[in-house]
Amino acid sequence: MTILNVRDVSKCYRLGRVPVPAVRNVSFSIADASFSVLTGPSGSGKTSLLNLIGCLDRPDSGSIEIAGTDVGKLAEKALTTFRRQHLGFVFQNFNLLAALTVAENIAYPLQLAKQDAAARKERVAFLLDAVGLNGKDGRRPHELSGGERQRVAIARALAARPRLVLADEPTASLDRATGAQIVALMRRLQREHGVSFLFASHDTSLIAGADTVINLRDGALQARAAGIEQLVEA
Ligand SMILES: Nc1ncnc2c1ncn2[C@@H]1O[C@H](COP(=O)(O)OP(=O)(O)OP(=O)(O)O)[C@@H](O)[C@H]1O
Repeated sequence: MTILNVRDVSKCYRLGRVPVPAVRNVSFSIADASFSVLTGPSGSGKTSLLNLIGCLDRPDSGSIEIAGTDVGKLAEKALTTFRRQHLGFVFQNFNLLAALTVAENIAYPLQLAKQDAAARKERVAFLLDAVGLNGKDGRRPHELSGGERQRVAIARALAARPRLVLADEPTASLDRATGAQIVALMRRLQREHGVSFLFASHDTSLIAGADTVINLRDGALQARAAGIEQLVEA
């Protein structure tokens, strides 16, 4: 089964009157419960494509289907609800809320989903254990190391039990050893929870461990540019 189907998606930004094509006729799909990497040189369109898949931006043309729903057909309010229910996000710079504790950061998506306090507490305890942060629930982000902050972000991304987690350069702010630990953690969580991860990354340890590698050049799938519409298996 596929969790994500991207069909002929294009996105062109405008700088004044100058068009900047960022994503060009990209088509690919990824399997349910898989670990996939979007890679390519700087400026090749990785973040633009992740933003489209994450429903943070809309394509100029083409369609994106997530868990069987064509997200282009959803109006703004329905799209926000869909994003909260089905997608999790992990960012390069963690994007934690500085004023909240670790536990409150992890619980945040559950609060948005209006889960009651007891359910939130139980889920947070489970996730703290899953990401190896037992006993650190009362700390604030500035009292944690970079690797620990990314663990909090991963727990938060998984809190509402999404089907697909999107991660933009999740190891780029970490040293090599910490980055490798974070990759191993995400791999384990992907296997244990049957969730799919899609990363934008240059990190060779991430690329080497991926089920699927999607290669972009100048906004287009590299394999497709060569006339072969296929996924490049790692
Ligand atoms: N908001 C924007 N307005 C205009 N052009 C943009 C905008 N965002 C991105 N671009 C351009 O779109 C192209 C793709 O950028 P994108 O950030 O998606 O690439 P990337 O592969 O994620 O790069 P990096 O690895 O450096 O993060 C680039 O030419 C970039 O300059």
